[in-house]
Amino acid sequence: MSQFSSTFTAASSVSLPPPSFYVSVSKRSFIYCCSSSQSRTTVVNGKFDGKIVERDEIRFGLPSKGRMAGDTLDLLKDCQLSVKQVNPRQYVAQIPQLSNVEVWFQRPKDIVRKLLSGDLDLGIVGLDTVSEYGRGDEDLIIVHDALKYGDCRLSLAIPKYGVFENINSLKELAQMPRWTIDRPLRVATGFTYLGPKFMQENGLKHVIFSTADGALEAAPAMGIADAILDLVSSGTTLRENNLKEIEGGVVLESQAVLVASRKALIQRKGALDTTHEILERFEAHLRAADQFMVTANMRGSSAEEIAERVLSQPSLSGLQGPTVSPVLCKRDGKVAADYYAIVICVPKKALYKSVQQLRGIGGSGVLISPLTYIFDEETPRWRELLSKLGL
Ligand SMILES: Nc1ncnc2c1ncn2[C@@H]1O[C@H](COP(=O)(O)OP(=O)(O)OP(=O)(O)O)[C@@H](O)[C@H]1O
Ligand SMILES: O=P(O)(O)OC[C@H]1O[C@H](OP(=O)(O)OP(=O)(O)O)[C@H](O)[C@@H]1O
Ligand SMILES: [Mg+2]
Repeated sequence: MSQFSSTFTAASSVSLPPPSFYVSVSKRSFIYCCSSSQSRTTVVNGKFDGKIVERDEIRFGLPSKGRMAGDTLDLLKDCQLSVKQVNPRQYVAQIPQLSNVEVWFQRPKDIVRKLLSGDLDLGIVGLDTVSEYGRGDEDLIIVHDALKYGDCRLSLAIPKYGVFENINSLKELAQMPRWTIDRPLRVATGFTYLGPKFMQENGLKHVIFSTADGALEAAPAMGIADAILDLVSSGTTLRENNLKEIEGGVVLESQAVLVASRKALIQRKGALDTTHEILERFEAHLRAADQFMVTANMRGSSAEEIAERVLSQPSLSGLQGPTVSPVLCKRDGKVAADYYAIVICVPKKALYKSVQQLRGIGGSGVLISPLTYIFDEETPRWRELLSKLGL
């Protein structure tokens, strides 16, 4: 575990990632070089300057390994975008349904770095990774902020024992008189940008950060740190290492997001159309994933009367209201409608309540089917994206 006392103290004006990262470092700026198969781009302060490098394909970065990799491929598959990878060690792949897209498998942090350097155009990573490695860069645009997997939070944790036994909030931690300039609070984290920023924003003055690549939860018991700032999801790792989260200590709630380079969306031919298609597919699938389609028959005198009854029930309003259609049969030689069929979408979590309400207003023969996609006229996220791009 290495310490970066000079660059990572919360009180200092700059906080930079490990120096090995740079070709040259000065207090306020850094330059490093980043190569790609088709270009060599000079990157200043994490950004590439000027126009994008010409190429025909849209490059889409997906996590090459780790917990995001499998779920990302599953999401794409559920959206009928199957990624054709010849073998798991090959880092380039195709999506047959998107002929102008080239998939590149990369580590999540490298996806963000390569979006900034112009070597990727689109990517899927956790919001934590975008926030840490993107550092608020305006070129990064979150196109979809809730892909519904990779849920976790970046949270500060301290030991349950010893001097921390009665400390349960960030405020109490900050007010402990033991933290001084000579003996600051020692925090172990992989989040060397967000960590100092959070401490500074919360007025913790005497803090020093150290970093390591994993198993940070061991640091307090090893005597290396007083606290850790790391991702938490089930809380098991914290619990097993005798650590606890504290009130006010959550830096960020994270899940998988679709992120794009603003420059690519504006300048690269086809990038915006492709992003629109991917966004629509994601939205349609994710909207459908938490809904069921419910059909039922109901006796009544007219479609309007049936609709009145259905709409009087809070769980039965559907997406835009119920579809009501007559069930026509022949009676005394004439075609008549004694029954009406209704079709509505209901949230999965309200399923049983909806069935009870349907029965309560005379519904019978209730059928429930899963939904695959719900395509709306236009998704709000698409309108938001256009407005972020000034289009
Ligand atoms: N415990 C967790 N539960 C749910 N999601 C998590 C959890 N830990 C991490 N994630 C999400 O998955 C992403 C990738 O985490 P993963 O553990 O696969 O890689 P990593 O440890 O960050 O990367 P590397 O192995 O390259 O250092 C994280 O950025 C975060 O968004
Ligand atoms: O709250 P929990 O469900 O216990 O998950 C939290 C743990 O998951 C992540 O580690 P990971 O398993 O990715 O190992 P790593 O330290 O090698 O990254 C994170 O860094 C925590 O250690
Ligand atoms: Mg991990």
